Amino acid sequence: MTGPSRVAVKVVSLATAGAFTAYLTWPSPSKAARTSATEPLASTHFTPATLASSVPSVPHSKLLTLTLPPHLLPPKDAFPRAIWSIYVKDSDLQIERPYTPLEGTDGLERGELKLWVKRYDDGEVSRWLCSRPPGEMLEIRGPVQTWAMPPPSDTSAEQFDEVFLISGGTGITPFYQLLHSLFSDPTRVSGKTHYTLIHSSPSTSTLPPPQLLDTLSAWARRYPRNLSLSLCVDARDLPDPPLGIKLHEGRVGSAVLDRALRRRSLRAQTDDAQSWWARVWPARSRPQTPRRVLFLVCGPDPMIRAIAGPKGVQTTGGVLGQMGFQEHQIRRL
Ligand SMILES: Cc1cc2nc3c(=O)[nH]c(=O)nc-3n(C[C@H](O)[C@H](O)[C@H](O)COP(=O)(O)OP(=O)(O)OC[C@H]3O[C@@H](n4cnc5c(N)ncnc54)[C@H](O)[C@@H]3O)c2cc1C
Repeated sequence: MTGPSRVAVKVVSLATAGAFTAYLTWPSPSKAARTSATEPLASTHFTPATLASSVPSVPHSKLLTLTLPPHLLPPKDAFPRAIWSIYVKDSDLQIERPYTPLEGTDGLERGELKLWVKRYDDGEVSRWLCSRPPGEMLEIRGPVQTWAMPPPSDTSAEQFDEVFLISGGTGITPFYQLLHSLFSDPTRVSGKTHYTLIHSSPSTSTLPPPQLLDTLSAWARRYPRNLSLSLCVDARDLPDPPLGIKLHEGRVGSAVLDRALRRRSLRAQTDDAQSWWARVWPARSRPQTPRRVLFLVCGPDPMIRAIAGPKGVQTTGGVLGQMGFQEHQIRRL
């Protein structure tokens, strides 16, 4: 490389690094929110919470428990019937990231927020958060709503017959929270909607911790009419965990989704992407099923793209697009 082009590369690299640092550290109004140790938890200000425990979980992740004293708990109905997260502030860099309390409002009512946090080696807040010792005070604010579930009594078109939750990695946390709100209390289990959780992890050793999978598996056994589970791993590096959940090898793609849809009778046996039938009558022109189906997809961007098309685009792509599902049936979290 010649002298001037080397200088140009250096200038561009420095400018990029500067812009990225500014993005991480620039005080936005939310990061600059005040801290109050007397007002209940809300999204408008930070509340001090105690890191009660920090337990190493599956590789590169921790299970954290934050606790709040009773006088900082929000009123019972203050939190939405929705998937929600809280922002945790990295007090060194003064930046915040959202994390999803696994037991949602139920946990909060006990003053407890349990988090499963993946540590990215080059990640600012996740690395900081996973390094905090138990007993330390952390600042949190929330709730921040990710997706709102229509109430069970809602008989409008918004109520769904089949909800497919498709997650990758820590993308399972919002779905665990949703399922916890539905299945942890038998009085809340409604006969109307069936949920299918399809989760994928890179390997058997990086599957979500047993604390999550065992609970999900117990709910699926107890409520087979309302909940099914399917786990996928790209590669098996450990013996399959004894969960009672079938483990498939391979990515979540057309084969896995097709199998899940057939199980719920949403695709006929002949309706196979590879069949001569699919070739002469493309999915988009086939009549839509009258059952109300919703797909929530949460995980790394490449996974979301492969399943439903990219975030922020109004046309359904990916496997679901090829199968003929439409934008109003899909939410990318
Ligand atoms: C609504 C919501 C809820 C969330 N809940 C949880 C949760 O319960 N548990 C949890 O562990 N995380 C959760 N996250 C992700 C979390 O907010 C952070 O994005 C993550 O911890 C990385 O932040 P960081 O500051 O460590 O990394 P950054 O410094 O922001 O990024 C560093 C590196 O990590 C990569 N990276 C960042 N985020 C991701 C990601 N999600 N997938 C793949 N690569 C990524 C970046 O590409 C980059 O290379 C949630 C995100 C959202 C939007």
